[in-house]
Amino acid sequence: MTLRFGVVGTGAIGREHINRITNSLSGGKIVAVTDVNQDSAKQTVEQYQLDAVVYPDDKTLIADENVDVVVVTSWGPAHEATVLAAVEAGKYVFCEKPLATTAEGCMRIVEAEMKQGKKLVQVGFMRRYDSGYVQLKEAIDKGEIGQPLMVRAVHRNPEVPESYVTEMAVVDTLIHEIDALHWLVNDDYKSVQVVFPRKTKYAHDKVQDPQLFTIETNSGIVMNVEVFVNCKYGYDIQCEVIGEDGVAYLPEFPSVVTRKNGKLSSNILQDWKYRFMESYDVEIQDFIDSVVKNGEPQGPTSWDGYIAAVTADACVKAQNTGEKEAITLQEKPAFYRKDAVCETVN
Ligand SMILES: NC(=O)C1=CN([C@@H]2O[C@H](COP(=O)(O)OP(=O)(O)OC[C@H]3O[C@@H](n4cnc5c(N)ncnc54)[C@H](O)[C@@H]3O)[C@@H](O)[C@H]2O)C=CC1
Ligand SMILES: O=C1[C@@H](O)[C@H](O)[C@@H](O)[C@H](O)[C@H]1O
Repeated sequence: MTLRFGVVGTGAIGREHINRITNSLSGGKIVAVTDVNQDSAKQTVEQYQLDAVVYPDDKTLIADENVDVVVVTSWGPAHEATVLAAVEAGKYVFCEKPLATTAEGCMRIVEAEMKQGKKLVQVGFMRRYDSGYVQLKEAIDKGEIGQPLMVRAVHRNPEVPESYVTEMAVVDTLIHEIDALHWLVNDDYKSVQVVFPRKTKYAHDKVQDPQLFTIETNSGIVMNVEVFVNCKYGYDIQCEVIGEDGVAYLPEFPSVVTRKNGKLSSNILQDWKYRFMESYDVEIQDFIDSVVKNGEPQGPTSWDGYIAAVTADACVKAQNTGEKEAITLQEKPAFYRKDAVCETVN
């Protein structure tokens, strides 16, 4: 069976996903595209020589009965409306982060999905598919470092455009750690506090950079996460989990090490695209395979999108107040518990 994909948003990552579904992965085909910039949608069809219809908007694309899966790669604020419409039409959805820009928006999606009686949505939190994070999680789950006590994580980008403002350090950048870290240690978040160190001279007026987030979990694990988006030297993702019996590190992205002219050196990546290239492939192949085999995706759910949104809201509040802010989640519905037998909720 080949899953037929319709893509909403043919910008940077939309095209990346179109390329991988068309040229690298198996079991999927692009049959429809749309973008508010119709020229972009048409150029994409030409660029990848797709046999796909260009629709004027998401509604008409979703209504196409040849579309099994809607890929949402438009701008964050547009995600909720498209995901809701697709879910209400009973279509599968692969949505890039964020699922919606508010916790209420994510909850509307959660409720719409539960009404359909089966999981339809996967959120593009690709770190859960990165082999380094998978190994780190395995080490923690096997008890190799004992109970986790602390986490130190770093998310550095070489630079950001002027459109990137202080809040985006949370909703655009930290959001990946927000998803990955609670998954890594199997815990929920309790509170967050933010500190702004001295601002780098390379940051634009509207962004406070760097930022330090201290996030506490229900069991008392303290996570210190640095976001530094004008670090200049490269794209650098680090994660260290300190446990009662030892410390586990996220492996460095592999790069040849040279010894030359009195120096030991290796390269640092310059762009996020290359760091997670393989994880994007693995996540979307897993999405295709699980929908085909089990009738539902098995990756990060709408509930994970909701957790990320609630946590992001608290982080943004903490940026503004300087205080420790509570992270309060609603109770997880049985529908989203792995071991639950999913029943239709009407
Ligand atoms: N998982 C990851 O590592 C990454 C995820 N993203 C997420 O993917 C999404 C897209 O990001 P980029 O591709 O970098 O942005 P982009 O700006 O390159 O592309 C977005 C495209 O969506 C189109 N668009 C906006 N609103 C629309 C609507 N209502 N209907 C149809 N098309 C619409 C725009 O015209 C544009 O072509 C964002 O939510 C971003 O946070 C982006 C980069 C990496
Ligand atoms: O998702 C991403 C971008 O949208 C974001 O702007 C970057 O900071 C992240 O490193 C990247 O993974």
